[in-house]
Amino acid sequence: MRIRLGITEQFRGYVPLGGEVTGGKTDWHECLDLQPRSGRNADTIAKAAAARSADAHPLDDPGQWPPALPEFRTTVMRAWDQLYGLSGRIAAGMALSLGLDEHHFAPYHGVELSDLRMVHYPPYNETVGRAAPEALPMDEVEHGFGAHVDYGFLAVLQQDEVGGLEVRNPEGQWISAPHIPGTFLVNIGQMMQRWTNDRYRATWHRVTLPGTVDRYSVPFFFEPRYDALIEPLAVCCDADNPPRYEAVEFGPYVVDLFSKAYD
Ligand SMILES: O=C(O)CCC(=O)C(=O)O
Ligand SMILES: [Fe+2]
Repeated sequence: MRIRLGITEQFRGYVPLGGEVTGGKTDWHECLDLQPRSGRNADTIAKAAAARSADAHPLDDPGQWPPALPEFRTTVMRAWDQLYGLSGRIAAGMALSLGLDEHHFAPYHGVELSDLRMVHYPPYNETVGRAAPEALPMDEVEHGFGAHVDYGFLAVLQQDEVGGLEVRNPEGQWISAPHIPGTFLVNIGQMMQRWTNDRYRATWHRVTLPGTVDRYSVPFFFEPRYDALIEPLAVCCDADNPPRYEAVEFGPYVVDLFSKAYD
C-alpha cells in the first residue's frame, strides 16, 4: 500500500493489522498515523522541523492522503488544528496547576512529532487473523492494544461507544474508561511525568480484545518540539524530592522508541 508506514520512511501512514507490537505481543488493530512530514530518523526530523515555513500547514504533503478520499484531507487538517489548539489549552491549565505561568509550556509545543491517529479494531476471530497482512499468530494475540504509556506531552482521545479501553489506577487495578458522550479522554504522557518529577504520572492504558463488532478510536498525540529539552521542573523538586530524571531531548528519544516499536 502506497501510504504504509514502513515504506513511507516516515513514522506515519497505514499500519496493518498485526503491524504493531506492544510489550512483545502483536496487537489486534490497524491504524492510520497522520503527522507532518518528519522523516524516519533523528537527523531528517530535525532538518524538516527547521525548514518548515510558518504559513504551511503541518500536514500539507500530497504523499500523505488516501487517493480515493478527496475530502478526507480538508477534514483531517481542520481536526488537527482544533486538537492542537485544545491540547495547548490543556497544557496551559496544567502549567497553572503547578503554580507556573500559563504560558510556561508554550515554547515546548511542537507540530513536527504530533500525530493524529485513527485506529480500527476489527472483530476478533480466526478468519480475520489468518487473512491479516501479517498473518497473525492467534495464540500470541492478547489485546487490541497492549498495556503502554504514551510518549509525549499528553494524548486527547475520542472513542466510539463500543468500549474496551482500560486505565491502570495507582493501586495497579485496571479500570474501564468508557465512552462518555461529548467528552475527550486525556492521557498524560511520559514527558509530563519527567517534567513534574512524578507528580503527574503517565497513564498506563490498554484496549481489551474486541468482541464481535468493530471499534474505532481517534487519539491525538500532542508532543513536545523535536529539540525540547525535558528535565524536572524546579517547582516539582526540593531537598526531600530531588530530580529523578536526567534531561532528555525529546526528538532523538522518541525516534529511538518508534524504531523499536515498528521494526
Ligand atoms: O484505542 C484506544 O482507545 C487507545 C489507543 C492508544 O492507546 C494509542 O494509540 O496509543
Ligand atoms: Fe496509547
